[in-house]
Amino acid sequence: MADILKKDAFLLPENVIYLDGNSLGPLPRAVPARVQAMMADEWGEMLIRGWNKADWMGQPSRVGDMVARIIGAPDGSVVMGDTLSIKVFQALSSGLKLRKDRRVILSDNGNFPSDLYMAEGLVKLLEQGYELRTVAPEEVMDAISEDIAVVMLTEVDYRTGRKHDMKTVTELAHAKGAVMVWDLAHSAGALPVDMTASNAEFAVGCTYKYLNGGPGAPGFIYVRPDLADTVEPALAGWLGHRQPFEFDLSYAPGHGVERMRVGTPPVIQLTALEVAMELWADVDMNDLRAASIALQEQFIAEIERDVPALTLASPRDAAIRGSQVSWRFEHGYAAMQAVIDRGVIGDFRAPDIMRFGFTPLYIDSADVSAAVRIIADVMNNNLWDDDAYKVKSRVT
Ligand SMILES: Cc1ncc(COP(=O)(O)O)c(C=O)c1O
Ligand SMILES: Nc1c(O)cccc1C(=O)C[C@H](N)C(=O)O
Repeated sequence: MADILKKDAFLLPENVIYLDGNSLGPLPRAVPARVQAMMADEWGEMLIRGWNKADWMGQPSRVGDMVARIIGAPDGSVVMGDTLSIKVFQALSSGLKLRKDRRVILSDNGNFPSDLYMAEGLVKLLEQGYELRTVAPEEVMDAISEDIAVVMLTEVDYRTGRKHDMKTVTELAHAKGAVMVWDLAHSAGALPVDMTASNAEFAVGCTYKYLNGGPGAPGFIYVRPDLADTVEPALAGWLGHRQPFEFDLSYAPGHGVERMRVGTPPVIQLTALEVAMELWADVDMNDLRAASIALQEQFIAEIERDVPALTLASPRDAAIRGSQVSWRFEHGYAAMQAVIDRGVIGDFRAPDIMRFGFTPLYIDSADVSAAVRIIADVMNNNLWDDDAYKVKSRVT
């Protein structure tokens, strides 16, 4: 198997095995100095001139091209900005406008709540019989009927890691006349994605997980190139205008995917992401996937051998699993806090999921075995059974 490990490229704390890069990626070693230099040389020296001289204005598209390469999309089809939740709203609203004769958004009840909240909010705003319909992930294919305007799914379920087949679902959605929106939050940088081959109209995602852009790193949106000059953005901000610096009083959409920009880009955060994205230049996503699966299979085998209290919540078949492995345990919150206190960082998702992410750029087989030893110690010796681990915060 190709060696794609580049641990030295990350600043990871001593004595920590980080299995939560599926929620917040670690700090790439090159980022602090480059962000510092950007602040001193660009913001500090150029002041307002940085928008032109340092091309801050072009950064959402420039970094968008770097993300496009990770998700199998052509240059010019992805733009950065805002939070993922906002990008979901944009893709959904533009998707609905492509199917004005239909009123139903279809999603699944494994989707991340914010995606569903965005759809709920949009449906309430539009009234006129609009509806959000959710079904179990296994029932999505049967539920794609001819009244669906937009199918909106997250490819990899944030809790279980269950993975939809992007190509098959999109083909069916199109056969039934629906528009397809994919949320790639748990896919971009985690597994190979081929937006072009999928033929989906829209995709959105975030960059603070597997792409290591840091907390608050901006989201992205992809629009299929043949639609990019016709889709109607519902959030019509000035930087999505065709000529923002003409300051026209009415909106005219910008060229291509640029129309999905809204307001001022987060330049410092985009700089951190731009540096972090350099790590992907030599990564073959198929090699990354093979390495991720090998780590996950090792983890499942060792946990099942050594930790009888945990029940696998992720699909056993690696082909339909993303890059995480989740376990059910009734006292999962307390157990996860005890595991974290001993240096293995995963996270907990209500009601009972202990979740571990696998990121082969900085996690290797020895880390997996060392993590299993700590998890086994906590679980088999009931080290979690302690008043110190009452639910306080649910972030991890
Ligand atoms: C699938 C999915 N969608 C949406 C979100 C929300 O993203 P944001 O907080 O950047 O809006 C997340 C993670 O937080 C997510 O995992
Ligand atoms: N975006 C997050 C945040 O701002 C704080 C804490 C966690 C997150 C997350 O990304 C959660 C993540 N989407 C999840 O899969 O649970």
